[in-house]
Amino acid sequence: MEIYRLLVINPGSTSTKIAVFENENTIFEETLRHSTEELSKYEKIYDQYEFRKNIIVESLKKNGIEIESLSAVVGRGGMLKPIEGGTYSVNEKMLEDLRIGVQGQHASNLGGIIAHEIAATIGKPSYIVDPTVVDEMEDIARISGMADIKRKSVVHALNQKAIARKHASKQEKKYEEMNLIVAHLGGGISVGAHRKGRIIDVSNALDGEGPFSPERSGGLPVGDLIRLCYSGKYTLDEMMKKVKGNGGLVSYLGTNDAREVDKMIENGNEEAKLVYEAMAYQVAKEIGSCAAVLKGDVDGILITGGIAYDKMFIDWIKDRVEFISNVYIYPGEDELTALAEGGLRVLRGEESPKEYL
Ligand SMILES: Nc1ncnc2c1ncn2[C@@H]1O[C@H](COP(=O)(O)OP(=O)(O)O)[C@@H](O)[C@H]1O
Ligand SMILES: CCCC(=O)OP(=O)(O)O
Repeated sequence: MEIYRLLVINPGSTSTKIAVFENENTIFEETLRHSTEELSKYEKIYDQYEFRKNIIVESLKKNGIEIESLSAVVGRGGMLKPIEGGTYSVNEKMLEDLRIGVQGQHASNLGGIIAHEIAATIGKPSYIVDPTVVDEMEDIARISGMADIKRKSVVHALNQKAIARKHASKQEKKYEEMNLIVAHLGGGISVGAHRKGRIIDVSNALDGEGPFSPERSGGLPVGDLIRLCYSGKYTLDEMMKKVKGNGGLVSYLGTNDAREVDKMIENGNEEAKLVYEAMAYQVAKEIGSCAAVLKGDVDGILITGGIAYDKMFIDWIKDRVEFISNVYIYPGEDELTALAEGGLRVLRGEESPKEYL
């Protein structure tokens, strides 16, 4: 059997996760965490390109992984135009749209760009898999309530689908046969209603919908937001940063690290407890919304992402949603494996890579 060696790269809002796979086996994995201060130096996501690429290359060197030994590089796909799920070859059009961030600014925009840059130095292919803009929303979910504005699907698609498939397989069922609610709790939070293998509605993780998150505001009272925008106190860029980057836990407590918040609570900080519990409360409310989308026919509620390691936080959510369906916890994420599997399917010829147009 041919052995393929893949480098997979997952830039998130609070971390850059990388791994090297030999076929399905991980031979190296590292999570490089980034503090709010470290990232606040950079005005735009693209400005982080050199920083994130260099730490990846250094980490590979330090761990004795030769770039020349790779068969392909796979990156997490970012804020491209809305597209169907799958593995895509990185092409010029994609690179252009990732640099601009045609649907928004997020660290995942760097996944395809860095994958391409590293792969090109050794003449090997680069891919992205199930980007954050996978769009399976139903038309009814696209209506916002203001004719000028359309709701969009911005979701941790890679991990939500990987976890939903893993769960279905544990239940000896197919993902396509189940109705699931998946809450991904990372630097950003998305809660998706999965009906028979499709994410038919989701709280936009990036653009001010749904629960607040470690670094995002989530949905806000609209009137007050508009008045703040026109108060003359803030520029457009500053307002955007208040919603994404400096929102959520960062706004109230000055950190994007939930473990730091846990320490504050342990040390008796009542404000930290109130804010952190409010984040769980908002996640629970969004799960309730998804239950309505699925008309109460819910086979399970799956909670995943970094904060799913935190039992206190999970217990707060469970307390409010267990009446809907059983709650299953999948801490961390399966994104690196999902990226490798997407790349392997193409390298083995089981699937043709899709072309981004
Ligand atoms: N063991 C843990 N307990 C509580 N929170 C955690 C734990 N591990 C990670 N987190 C939190 O999860 C968040 C990041 O989630 P993750 O899914 O890794 O992020 P990203 O969105 O950057 O990929 C951070 O706030 C981090 O502090
Ligand atoms: C769905 C947008 C991507 C996102 O929010 O990812 P992070 O939580 O890794 O920042």
